[in-house]
Amino acid sequence: MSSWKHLSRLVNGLSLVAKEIYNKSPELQRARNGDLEGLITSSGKKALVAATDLVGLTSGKLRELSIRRSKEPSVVYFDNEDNKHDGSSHVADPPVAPGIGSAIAKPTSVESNGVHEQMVDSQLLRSESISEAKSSNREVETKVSGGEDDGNIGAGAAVATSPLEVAPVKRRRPRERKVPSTPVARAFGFFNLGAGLAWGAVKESTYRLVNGTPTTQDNQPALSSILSKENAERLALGLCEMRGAALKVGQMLSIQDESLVPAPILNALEYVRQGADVMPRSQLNPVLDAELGSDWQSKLASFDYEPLAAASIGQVHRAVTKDGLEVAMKIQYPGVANSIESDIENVRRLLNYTNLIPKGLFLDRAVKVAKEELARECDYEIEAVSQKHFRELLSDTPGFYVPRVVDEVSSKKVLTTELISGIPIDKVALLDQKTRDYVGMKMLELTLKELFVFRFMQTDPNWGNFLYDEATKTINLIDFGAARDYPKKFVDDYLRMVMACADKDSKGVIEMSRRLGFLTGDESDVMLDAHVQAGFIVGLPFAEPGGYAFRTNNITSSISNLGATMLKHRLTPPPDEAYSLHRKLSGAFLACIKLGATVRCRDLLLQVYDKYQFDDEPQEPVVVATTRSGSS
Ligand SMILES: Nc1ncnc2c1ncn2[C@@H]1O[C@H](COP(=O)(O)OP(=O)(O)OP(=O)(O)O)[C@@H](O)[C@H]1O
Repeated sequence: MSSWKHLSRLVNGLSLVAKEIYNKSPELQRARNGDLEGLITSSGKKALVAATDLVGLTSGKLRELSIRRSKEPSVVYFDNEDNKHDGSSHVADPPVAPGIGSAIAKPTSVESNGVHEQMVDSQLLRSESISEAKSSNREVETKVSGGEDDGNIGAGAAVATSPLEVAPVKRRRPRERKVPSTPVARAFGFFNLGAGLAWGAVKESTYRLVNGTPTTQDNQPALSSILSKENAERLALGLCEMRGAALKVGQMLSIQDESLVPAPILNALEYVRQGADVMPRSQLNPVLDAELGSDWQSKLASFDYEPLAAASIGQVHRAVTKDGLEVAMKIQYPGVANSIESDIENVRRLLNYTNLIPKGLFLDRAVKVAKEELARECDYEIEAVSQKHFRELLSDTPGFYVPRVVDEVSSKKVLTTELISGIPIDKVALLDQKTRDYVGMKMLELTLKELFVFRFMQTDPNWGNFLYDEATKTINLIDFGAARDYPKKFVDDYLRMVMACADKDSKGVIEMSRRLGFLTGDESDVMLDAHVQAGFIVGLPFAEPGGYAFRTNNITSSISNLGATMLKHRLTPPPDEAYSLHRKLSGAFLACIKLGATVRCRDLLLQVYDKYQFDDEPQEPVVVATTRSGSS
């Protein structure tokens, strides 16, 4: 692709973004109405800052990304009725919830804003288990190998601690960056990113003109110059800075298969799974004031300003309530809830521009579903209700724990829950086989129960949402933002379809797929065959009694091969329920593959099936194999 073409795309892109800025900006609207003075004073500064950012990008380098490591201790202790101290330099032990913190540092006393605070270095305060949860969240191993440390992405050659984990990894260190929170700032953010990508493409094209098109390791010509490695990293880091819906879409892309998203892009997108940039105190405090009232400190004994995790929509901080309970406070980034619509449209534009969207993805439908899901995820009051519901549903199921919600310190944009500990699923992969089998079995048991017993499912399969506590053999569950229920009729037919897949009953698979809306009935034989084969592959773990070894059977690559055919020949997008459901189901399978677990899947399915009450019979009875003898 020629440099000219990229330049013209750049111009087109800029005009689109300019239009977006114009439409979204109240200041520019005011200017249109004649209030030019207001425009200059309110937007001038922002424009200047963004313009200088642009200069940084157009110099052809990724911006110098600072890692501001504050020397300031991060835990603040609040003086209140229940936590009195004399204000002198005398130090007192900070309050600790039972069973969590053990390595406690002595706090030192400082005066700030009239509030007497005690501060302590959070590094010392942090307990082992929590720091494990934190680091695993931040330092998710990535497939990106080699590469130099550019001061932003720390190169960490992972030392294999298990025969299962040998890939060298590159870790991304968290950066402190203000969240672009106004429509103008977000539009400029995308503008910067688009301009950076365009410039990266121009550079790459020029390089190829001079040096020829490079080839990949397997001797294939490299991807188009817009999809260069540098650009892919630029895209990933840009999304980490934008946060919100933009990052969420990046995260969704990052768990796609190589048949959908090219491998170099997937590698770079791994960065987006390691967490977002961190918002500074200057942005955090106003959110807390606005959401919990300016006296929010009075509800807490201490608050740790160093985040446990920086997720896509909010950042999570450790705190201790007045009655000594250690909690995790998820605090939403400002502006992200109001920018879902425009963020997704802007990311869509960027992806179109980079040709990253495969044909046949029925993106409009996926985008519509993503917008609805994200709007719900931004409402932490809904998440609190879902979390409480899950806590109740799972109260009788051994091996799972859902932390309490602390209502007094929660709101629409702040969610406070009991702090839990444990290691995420990918780290469980380093434990012994018996443990991995057990955790794999529990993950599948949970998934089947959620869909076929509760009809209420937490649909975000992120490994960090399942924290395994080895001491109690319990999986602690977090993040219920994407929880949703499924209609009984849908679940009835879905269970019949799963049984048909497990029993290799092609007639049943096709019939149920039509009833569920996966097929229209007008599909070609090629499509029907690919669809049925894909169903059989997914049904494989449930096909035979006895243990199914996930690692030795390569489900994902078999599915990928069929995926391309299905994308080409399918006539209808999947039903809305399928987006979240299949994300969750594939997440459960991927977790078992990652764990290398052997699980008696058919037994688990039959336990559910045997007790299931169908509301109605399908019009044409589904032929299912008579051998249900999986429970041997
Ligand atoms: N109760 C808790 N106890 C311990 N750690 C927690 C707790 N809640 C959240 N965390 C930490 O914060 C991270 C992000 O929290 P959560 O997944 O709820 O946020 P999110 O915005 O929904 O994230 P995502 O971007 O994955 O959707 C978790 O992966 C975990 O490391």
